[in-house]
Amino acid sequence: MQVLEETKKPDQILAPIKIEVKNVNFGYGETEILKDINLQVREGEFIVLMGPSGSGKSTFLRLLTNLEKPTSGEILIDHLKLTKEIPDLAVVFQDYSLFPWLTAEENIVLALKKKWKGKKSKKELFELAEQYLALVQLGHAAKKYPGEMSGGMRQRAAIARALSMGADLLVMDEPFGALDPITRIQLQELVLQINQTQKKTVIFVTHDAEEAIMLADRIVMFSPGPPGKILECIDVPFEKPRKRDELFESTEFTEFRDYLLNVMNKGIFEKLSQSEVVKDGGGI
Ligand SMILES: Nc1ncnc2c1ncn2[C@@H]1O[C@H](COP(=O)(O)OP(=O)(O)OP(=O)(O)O)[C@@H](O)[C@H]1O
Repeated sequence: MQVLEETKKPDQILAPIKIEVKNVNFGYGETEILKDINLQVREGEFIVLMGPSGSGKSTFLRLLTNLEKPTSGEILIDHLKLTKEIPDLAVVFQDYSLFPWLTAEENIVLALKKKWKGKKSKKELFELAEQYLALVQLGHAAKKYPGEMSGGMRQRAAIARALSMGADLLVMDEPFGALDPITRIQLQELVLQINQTQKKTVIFVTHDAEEAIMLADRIVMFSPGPPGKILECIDVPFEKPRKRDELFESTEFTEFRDYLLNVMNKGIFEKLSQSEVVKDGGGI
């Protein structure tokens, strides 16, 4: 296993900025949910968001995908302010993001129809859908409905659907949280392969430190909310491609995982001590 001397690989230093989040604040009504969020992501980077429950990771993804608007600050994608006219991203959630009444291929054809807006025939759309299903090794299940597929198969189909939209930004909210360990590892490999071979930028939420270290170029750690803030952006110091067994057995891995968990726990303890201060103050 090789530990990187430099914190960033040369191609990532040179890659253009894909996402720029500037001084973003967000709240629901009076409640602040995200505070002072600043982040730059380069093309092709694999970013993992971690942090305790309620720290605003999903909310941050909702802002990135334009489902919510910042209360203040701005988000630029490809240097353009995020508006409804920038649909060039694809989202995969834990709940598979598929329409249950459509087969795997019909789900993808639906996404393709939206993308190609009548410029491709039905036959061409089905051929394209077949290619995307083959890419995620699901060609054999094209005619299956989501209810007839395993969780791993449904998640593969959801990834194929996201890719078929042509997006170069893949946003994934705990996509493998409900899968068994072996399927989870297989899908981690698939997403790494997509990130590397197709140069997709990936923003991925997980609670699992091992998954984060296996996948990420950089881990963005959120503090407990509300409001959630970015505690630290941490470069993962292991060269890709990472060999899972070798990596997990190394001392460097254990030390890095402990460091990550310490950063998260420190945030939690600080939050707890603040609420103790409030409680004590309230008693005076
Ligand atoms: N629609 C909503 N209205 C009001 N508050 C909300 C809404 N959605 C989320 N919140 C609050 O925003 C905060 C952040 O929630 P969010 O789901 O973004 O956190 P998270 O870090 O993704 O959590 P988890 O890891 O459990 O998924 C929480 O306090 C949550 O209760």
